[in-house]
Amino acid sequence: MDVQQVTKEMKLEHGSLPILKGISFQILAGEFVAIVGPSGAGKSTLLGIIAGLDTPTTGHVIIDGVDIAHMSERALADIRNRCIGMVFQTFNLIPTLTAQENVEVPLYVGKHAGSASQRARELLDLVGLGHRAHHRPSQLSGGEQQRVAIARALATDPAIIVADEPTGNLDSRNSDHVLALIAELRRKTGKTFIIATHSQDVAVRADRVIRLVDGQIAALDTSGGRITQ
Ligand SMILES: Nc1ncnc2c1ncn2[C@@H]1O[C@H](COP(=O)(O)OP(=O)(O)OP(=O)(O)O)[C@@H](O)[C@H]1O
Repeated sequence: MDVQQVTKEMKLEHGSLPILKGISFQILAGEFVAIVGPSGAGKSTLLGIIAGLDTPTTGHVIIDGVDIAHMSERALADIRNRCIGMVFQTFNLIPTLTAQENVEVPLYVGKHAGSASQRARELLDLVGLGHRAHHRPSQLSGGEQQRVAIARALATDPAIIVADEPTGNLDSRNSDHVLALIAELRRKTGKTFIIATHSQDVAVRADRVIRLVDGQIAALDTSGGRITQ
């Protein structure tokens, strides 16, 4: 993934507010990159753009040789479905569906549609929740819900997983479970993980830390080092 000179301005009633001020970096296939920085630095905004949920004001986001920055909504939806899995701080599971049905949702369109049920079951097994397949989100712990959300993100076999504060709503034990799962998935699948976080525990596991301050990159730490806020 190649992020080139990305800016984002939010239109306000009078004028506009610069949120991202010219962000450029590359992420290699299979890398685990943590995006850190103080609250309001622009991490979620950047992740939304990388994940194709939002578009930059200017600049480019190249995934697999294709610039997703200024695509039609339809083309973007297709890229999101095929190339990118998204995990959120608040899990964002559908409360009326079981764990298994939540994982099946992205599979209802596309090449996996015929085998959605079996694939969802395999993914729940992969995240250690096969025995919870028929539970609804309210019957699962926070850590279990996040594991279901990770299984859902993996459903269409995307090359890139983008996660916004995936451990932000979890206590330290559940957070440890989710981080161990991410490490295991990296090993088993070779997928790229891009994770925005305030957590030192997440950042120290990353291959690389990108630190955002006030909409700009403050430092690139190639050692997978500590957050120095
Ligand atoms: N829709 C919007 N309209 C106006 N300003 C916005 C909008 N969305 C975000 N902002 C502002 O953009 C800045 C960056 O927000 P963002 O959520 O990307 O930061 P963050 O680094 O993810 O913060 P946190 O760590 O608290 O989640 C903040 O100052 C925020 O108030």
